[in-house]
Amino acid sequence: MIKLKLPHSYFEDHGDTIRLVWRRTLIADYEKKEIERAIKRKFRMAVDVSVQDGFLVINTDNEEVERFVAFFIQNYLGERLRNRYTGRKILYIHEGMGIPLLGYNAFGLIDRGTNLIQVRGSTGCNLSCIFCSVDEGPYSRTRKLDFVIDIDYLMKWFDWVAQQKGKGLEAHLDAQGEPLLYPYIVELVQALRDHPHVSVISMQSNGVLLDDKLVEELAEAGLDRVNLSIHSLDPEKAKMLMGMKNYDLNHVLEMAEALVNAGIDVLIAPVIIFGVNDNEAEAFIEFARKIGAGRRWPALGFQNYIPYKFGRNPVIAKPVPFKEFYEWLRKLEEKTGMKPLILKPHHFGMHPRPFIPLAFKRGEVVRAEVVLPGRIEGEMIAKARNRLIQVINTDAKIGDKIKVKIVRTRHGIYVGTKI
Ligand SMILES: C[S@@+](CC[C@H](N)C(=O)[O-])C[C@H]1O[C@@H](n2cnc3c(N)ncnc32)[C@H](O)[C@@H]1O
Ligand code: SF4
Repeated sequence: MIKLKLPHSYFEDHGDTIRLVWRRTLIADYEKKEIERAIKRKFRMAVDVSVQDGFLVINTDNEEVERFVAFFIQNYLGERLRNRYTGRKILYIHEGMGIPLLGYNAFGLIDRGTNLIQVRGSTGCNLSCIFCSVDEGPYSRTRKLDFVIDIDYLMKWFDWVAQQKGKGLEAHLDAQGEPLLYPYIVELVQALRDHPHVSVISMQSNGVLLDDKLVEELAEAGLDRVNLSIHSLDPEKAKMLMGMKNYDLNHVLEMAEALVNAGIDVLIAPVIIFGVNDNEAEAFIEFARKIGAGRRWPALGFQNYIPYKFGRNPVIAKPVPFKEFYEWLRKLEEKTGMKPLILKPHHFGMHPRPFIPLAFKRGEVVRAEVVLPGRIEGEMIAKARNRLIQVINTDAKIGDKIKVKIVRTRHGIYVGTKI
């Protein structure tokens, strides 16, 4: 009997299909019959394959079969990769593809002219919050594809950016989705910790995928703070807001405490929808106090709900002007004594730093090559001058050389249209 396991992965039995789950997020499906057939063709022997305790079990003692099956599975991995949480196909971006990691807001790096650099290793989310600004998660109606960036390649670009931005950087792990889906999240924190220009490593997360082991690993790797998205302390309301029947609020609250106990600071970051959860503000503050959140940075980061063009904008959510929102926060500070609730960049040690120079001007027409499909219908991603450009409303194909008019350049994120 052969029992096969590949590094960082395990197998699951799905009837006629065997699923490889690799580093929590990546999955690939194989028909049992296709593995059996491949063995039969190669070794002229009939075998049965099955799954037991995460191992792929083959009823033979021939070790060459084991090596062959391991090779077979890995050989077909790339073209079958899907995201375990969204079910979407994954495009794995590595150095050999020559894809720049600046210019596009769904992955890579974003420099908004401060000492904070956003680091986005993957797309996709395990939840489907009803107000999500990027319409993410398994119930997304607009996102068609996920990306995962190879960690060495991501760090190569980070290093290039960091050399220009100087020392004392905050690396902020966030995503159009959930950063904990990134298959190399612990290794990424470690690599950033080892970078001489990085002072602080923070993450924006919904916390669901944390467990005691992962919290320990992240603490050991050097994560400093998690901005934790908790939108209600009522389990049923939280399920409704997170858009998932199985959202386990209690688990997330326990993990918030586990993070603090492991030495990772926590900032509780509820999105406030007036008429829905504004009445919980004091309970959030009490919870933050109870677990000891906010040791080095503010304990709470209330966020005002904003409707987004490509987000989910539920009818129950009525936007409130920021003036009113800040007035509400000011009164809350007064009433509870919890300060600061009105957050300023200096509370996080953030300060302006020169931008990495823009590669394009607004209105400029550039020749670009289409290199990747976009995440939503009608969007493609092109490259020029070692930057990515999100090309909207286009029917261009990969490999096309096109002329693009740059229509947006904000914070080094480039959006263009084909002309
Ligand atoms: C898009 S999420 C990505 C990170 C992670 N999935 C999370 O939820 O923490 C980033 C932050 O934006 C918040 N957010 C999402 N949609 C929003 C909206 N429409 N208005 C204001 N904040 C929003 C989330 O709650 C989260 O704190
Ligand atoms: S807000 Fe965050 S957790 Fe919620 S669906 Fe969007 S990306 Fe996921």
